[in-house]
Amino acid sequence: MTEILRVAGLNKAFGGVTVARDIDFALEAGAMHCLIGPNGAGKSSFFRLLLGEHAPDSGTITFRGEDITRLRPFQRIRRGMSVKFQVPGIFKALSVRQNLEVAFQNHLHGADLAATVERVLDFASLGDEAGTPAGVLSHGQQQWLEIGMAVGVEPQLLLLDEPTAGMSPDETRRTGEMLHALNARGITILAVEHDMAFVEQIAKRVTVLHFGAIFAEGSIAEMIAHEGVQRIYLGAADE
Ligand SMILES: Nc1ncnc2c1ncn2[C@@H]1O[C@H](COP(=O)(O)OP(=O)(O)OP(=O)(O)O)[C@@H](O)[C@H]1O
Repeated sequence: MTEILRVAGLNKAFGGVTVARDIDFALEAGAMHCLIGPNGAGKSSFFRLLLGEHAPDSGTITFRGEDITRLRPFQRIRRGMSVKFQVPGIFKALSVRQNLEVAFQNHLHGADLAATVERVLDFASLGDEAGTPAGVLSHGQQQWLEIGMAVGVEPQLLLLDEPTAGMSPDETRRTGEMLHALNARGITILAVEHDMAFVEQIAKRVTVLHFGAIFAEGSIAEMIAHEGVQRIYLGAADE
């Protein structure tokens, strides 16, 4: 397998708060991988470092064989990285179709743009809502619209920050199916997730972050059985 992403010795602090501590991390092309960890562990900050929204204090990020550590976010996106953050990035007053057009218009034009919008509407099960203002969609549909906005230009690597937050069990399951469909098209997926049933549905391997550092990494079964992971994260709900 080819490596799509490698992070080596990544450090970042904001004043006294260390959000990334000596992170070494690698991802195989074609993987579906989850990042888990307690609130404030640094999961979102790690995504912002990968995307280039934060500059690391030290360390390197290699994406598809190229050192991208000093590249700006738009340069990383051009090279095939895409991200859906937790904070909604949709325009609520615009229709679903207009949101997709706005998301893709820097990359696609004319017939290509129209065809991609139709393909994403279909993929995200939003065909019937194309003319609906995005703000009146259900919470789950808004999340799917955002995933659609993130994958329209066929990224190599999709970063998802808590894609199922606030979803019903049925919406969560359908989101898992959507991600499997994207993965089958060759898109590597790295997702931050709290819902362990969803993690089991989509990922073979899991990395646990704690206080900005990698605490453990392995299969889901290994992480569930891991005493330390139980203590810092999985058991927390029972305390
Ligand atoms: N720009 C910033 N300036 C100062 N502190 C920050 C900044 N960004 C994040 N932090 C702090 O860094 C720590 C890690 O935050 P981060 O959002 O990355 O954690 P997280 O694992 O994604 O948490 P959650 O699961 O709650 O979303 C937190 O203590 C947060 O308050």
